[in-house]
Amino acid sequence: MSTELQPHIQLTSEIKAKYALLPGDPKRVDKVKQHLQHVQDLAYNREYKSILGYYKDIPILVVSTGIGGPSTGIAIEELANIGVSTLIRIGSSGALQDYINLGDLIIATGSVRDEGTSKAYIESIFPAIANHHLVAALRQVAEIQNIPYHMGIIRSHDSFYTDQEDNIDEYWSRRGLLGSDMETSTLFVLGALRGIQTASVLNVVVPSKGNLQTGINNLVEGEKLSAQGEQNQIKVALEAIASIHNKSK
Ligand SMILES: O=P(O)(O)O[C@H]1O[C@H](CO)[C@@H](O)[C@H]1O
Ligand SMILES: O=c1cc[nH]c(=O)[nH]1
Repeated sequence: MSTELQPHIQLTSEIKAKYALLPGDPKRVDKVKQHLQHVQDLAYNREYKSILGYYKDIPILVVSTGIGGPSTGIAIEELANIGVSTLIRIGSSGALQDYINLGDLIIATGSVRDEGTSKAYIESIFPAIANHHLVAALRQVAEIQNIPYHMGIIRSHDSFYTDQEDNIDEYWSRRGLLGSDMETSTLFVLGALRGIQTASVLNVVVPSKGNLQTGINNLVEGEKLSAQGEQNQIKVALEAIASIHNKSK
């Protein structure tokens, strides 16, 4: 473990937290505050905003990764350097299946590595899979709290606006993928290579093309569902950490 100040996240091992939640959006860091006690603002450098707080007396770091693999990869490496050993992404996602609604959670069991960062580390035959203990804990919390969720494979990608996005979504939807984001596969692969436990719980903020919700609900209703999903993903991730932590004692 390094005691040095990490150049991008601007944190040191003084923090002494084993667990971290990783939203992409720095604004989501603040949404976690109300779920924690004794919250301290730590740093805000580039896309990396961080706080430390306590959930059921367990120290929890929350650090935003920014958008995409490269900035996420840097966050993972620097968090590993300061001794963080469990990382749960709390991200947002587009749905790839019509039965998945706005605000539903997707617990990713694996992710298609359609991004460049993890390939800079290791060839694409290496799988991007979540830690099964964390997946089981996330699932159990969602079940107990009656939170709508789906579990399965997603796709992590590097582009948003190419001329092929609709075709690509259609291709992966037909193969049963649940949703898409831009960071999960980098997290899973780098976590495996660095000996860190990782998981990703995503809030659906964009419905799939054929989902009637787009027509039925107005924008305000959609935003309400996504905001509820964001609260739900935070609750599920924190409770899963508490469950893992108690089992490890
Ligand atoms: O809301 P976050 O966690 O950033 O996640 C999703 O939103 C961003 C794209 O709008 C990408 O980072 C994607 O993965
Ligand atoms: O469709 C979406 C929505 C959020 N994030 C993504 O990566 N894709």
